Amino acid sequence: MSVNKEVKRITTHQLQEMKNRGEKIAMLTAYDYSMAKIVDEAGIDVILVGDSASNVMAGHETTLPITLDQMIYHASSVVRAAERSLVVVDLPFGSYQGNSKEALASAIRIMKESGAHAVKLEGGVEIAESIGRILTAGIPVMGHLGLTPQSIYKFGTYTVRAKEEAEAQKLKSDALKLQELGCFGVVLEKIPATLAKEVTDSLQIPTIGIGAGQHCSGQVLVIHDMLGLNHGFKPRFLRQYANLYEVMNGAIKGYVSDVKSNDFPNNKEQY
Ligand SMILES: Nc1nc(=O)c2c([nH]1)NC[C@@H]1CN(c3ccc(C(=O)N[C@@H](CCC(=O)O)C(=O)O)cc3)CN21
Ligand SMILES: CC(C)C(=O)C(=O)O
Ligand SMILES: [Mg+2]
Repeated sequence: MSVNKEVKRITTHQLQEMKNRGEKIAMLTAYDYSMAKIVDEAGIDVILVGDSASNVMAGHETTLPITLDQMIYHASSVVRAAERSLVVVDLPFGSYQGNSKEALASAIRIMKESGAHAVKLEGGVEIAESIGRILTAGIPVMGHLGLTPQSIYKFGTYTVRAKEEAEAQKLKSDALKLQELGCFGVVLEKIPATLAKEVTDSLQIPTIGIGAGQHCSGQVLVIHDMLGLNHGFKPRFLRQYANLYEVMNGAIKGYVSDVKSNDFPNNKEQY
């Protein structure tokens, strides 16, 4: 393992200080060593090893199929690359909903086998006992409210959440519960910006938004989406910072063409 003594890793306490002084927190996903190295060196605060790996790495339609072993494989690769960023790992579907002992066992496996720094779980009061038990073991926990993709079949759509008053009230009380339990932050996914502002103002801990507007304490996106690698995925909340699909498609077409035409390799590219 390479440890750069010059670089100090971001801590959960620093994320709290960032919210306190009004500095926004920048978070992105990564699932492998090479990508995580680029993300870390570009100065991201938090790397999320999201269960969205199920979609973008494995090609599944939902996040449900990815396993704890697979999440640990992705997380361990990311941890080897991350020198400055805090690495947070999603507990996958089925690894924590059963009971709080199973939740703790899953969180411990992630910490022990990947070397990550924190875990993230989807849900509010329903999983309070599990979150409490994981926190008691000294493992930092990030919450996740609003659109919770592991419950997609309960809702049936990926539409914006908590537009109705009852659901908004539930989300607000869930957010307070997560803070009370000791979570160091909470992801707010696809909820109205006004509600996200209310939650962010009422909480001391930072909120990280995805499709939750400009008032959150920070933002998160899936790296493949923001780099334009996830061809055709363009929800309203996504800003695309590059079109790597076009860049890579062009490069590969050039290679195919050069091989076919016998241009590659040339005299200088052989022994
Ligand atoms: N590649 C990727 N990016 C993500 O942001 C992401 C994942 N995967 N997997 C896990 C969850 C699922 N999320 C999603 C999934 C779908 C939409 C989506 O399709 N939104 C469309 C249509 C929604 C609808 O109205 O039905 C949109 O226009 O926002 C948004 C977020 C966010 N997460
Ligand atoms: C979209 C983010 C918040 C996530 O949970 C994931 O990438 O799995
Ligand atoms: Mg996730």
